[in-house]
Amino acid sequence: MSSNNAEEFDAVVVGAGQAGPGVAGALASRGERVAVVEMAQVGGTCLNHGCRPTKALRASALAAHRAHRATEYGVLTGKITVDFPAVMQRMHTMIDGMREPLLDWLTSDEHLELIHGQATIAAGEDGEHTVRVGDRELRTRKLYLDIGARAVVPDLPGLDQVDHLTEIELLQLTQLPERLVIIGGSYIGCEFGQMFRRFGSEVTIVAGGRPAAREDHDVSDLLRELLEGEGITVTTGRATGVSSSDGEITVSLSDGSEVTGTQLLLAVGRRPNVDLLGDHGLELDDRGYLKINSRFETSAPGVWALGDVNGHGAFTHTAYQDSQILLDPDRTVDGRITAYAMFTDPPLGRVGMTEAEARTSGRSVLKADLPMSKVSRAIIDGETEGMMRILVDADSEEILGACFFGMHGDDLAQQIGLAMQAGIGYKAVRDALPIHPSVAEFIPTLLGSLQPLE
Ligand SMILES: Cc1cc2nc3c(=O)[nH]c(=O)nc-3n(C[C@H](O)[C@H](O)[C@H](O)COP(=O)(O)OP(=O)(O)OC[C@H]3O[C@@H](n4cnc5c(N)ncnc54)[C@H](O)[C@@H]3O)c2cc1C
Ligand SMILES: NC(=O)c1ccc[n+]([C@@H]2O[C@H](COP(=O)([O-])OP(=O)(O)OC[C@H]3O[C@@H](n4cnc5c(N)ncnc54)[C@H](O)[C@@H]3O)[C@@H](O)[C@H]2O)c1
Repeated sequence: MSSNNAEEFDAVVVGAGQAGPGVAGALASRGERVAVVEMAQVGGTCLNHGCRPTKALRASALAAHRAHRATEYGVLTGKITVDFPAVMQRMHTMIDGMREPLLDWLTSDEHLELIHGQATIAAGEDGEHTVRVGDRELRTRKLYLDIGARAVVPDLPGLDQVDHLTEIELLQLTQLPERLVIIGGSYIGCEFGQMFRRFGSEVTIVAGGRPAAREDHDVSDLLRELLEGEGITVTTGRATGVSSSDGEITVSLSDGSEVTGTQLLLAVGRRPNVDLLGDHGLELDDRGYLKINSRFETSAPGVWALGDVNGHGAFTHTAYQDSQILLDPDRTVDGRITAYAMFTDPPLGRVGMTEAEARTSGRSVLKADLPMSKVSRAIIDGETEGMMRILVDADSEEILGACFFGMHGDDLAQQIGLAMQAGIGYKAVRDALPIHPSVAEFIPTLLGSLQPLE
């Protein structure tokens, strides 16, 4: 229950991640008085310990990798070393430079108040909601929750006795780990694993199955080959226990084997930050995310959930787009086509169905595959690892899905995502004029060689 000391706001936004600031800014520009509550740093996961710092490190890892391959291109270098503190400093400087303008903006608008602290909420059934931050109590009829997710710390025997890192601590390291063990073989595990290997760590990925297990088996196999080709050990066993002695960390695996290292990174998934809201009274879906309708409304009138916490996306682009959809009364989140990429090098860009999903879709499916070794631009650039795949519906000519595991794979998946979202049939994409010699030039080739699924 709220007290008489409660402060009234037209709107309260909890979480200054990818969706919250945009909503707060739009409401403030209409003259509404808005409080933004953030318990950590503005910019959320993406800016502070997610996409952007990891992609800054990826750029350094790529530079190191290219330097090692320079002689293939007729370029001679001296001895190549990675200055890990300088790599980390580059990343921190870049991230600080991106955070500052956001912080300046959130603290300089006369209609916005940025409040630092963890919010707990009581969603009122009468449409009036109470937000508590420290000893302050905020009252509002419009409450926007952009509270994100955090790393799962698994219930592994012995883990509580062993020093371990999530991405947050890993990104604060000042010394390169000698031998890094990563539990989890999905986005975070594979991206960090490849980067740290390229910086010079020995890396073991305990993938708990095949790496990138949501993707088709052959794509997953190619990814594994790529990682192993760079000297990373990839095990498919599940971690069943952890111990440490004299700085040596041992992870026991389901197949009875063990792997050891000097540092341990946990990358076994994310959990929504719903529990941090206290006794909020909002309905959850069966995975524990805040339940929403297609306009992001939760079970309480006047409370909206945006970004990772609503379970309708787990990416920066989905979170940011949530805010854009919310602010446009004519749009809903229904029917959104989500393209995404795993930023290994080369990246694994994806949109829509996998081949496995297409096979069980009940549709008449046409498929085409092309190895990157047949793509002229990839040959020219010496980046022939990977493959392309596209799946279409033979009857409706709809594009069902695509996988671009190869150079520029993220942007290629985006192109197909665009066509899918716009409802453009595959023949129109096939017949569009491509640039030569781009990688995209081979999309028409791919679409010209479709065959029924065997
Ligand atoms: C290592 C890593 C790499 C990633 N790379 C990519 C990538 O390349 N591309 C991509 O699209 N996505 C990537 N992601 C995912 C992306 O970061 C998230 O999907 C995105 O940040 C979600 O945005 P959000 O606004 O929903 O939540 P967040 O960015 O997590 O923001 C939520 C904010 O709410 C605050 N908060 C939570 N609870 C409370 C509370 N009770 N009171 C006050 N404040 C609170 C948090 O402190 C946080 O600042 C990556 C994630 C990780 C961990
Ligand atoms: N490029 C990107 O867009 C990007 C990059 C990084 C993270 N993210 C976001 O972060 C989220 C989380 O990614 P993630 O990689 O942590 O998790 P994930 O949920 O994608 O995958 C979890 C992984 O942990 C493994 N695992 C679970 N328990 C295990 C055990 N006991 N032993 C061994 N392995 C085990 C699973 O097999 C799986 O490989 C993703 O949903 C994604 O949206 C996105």
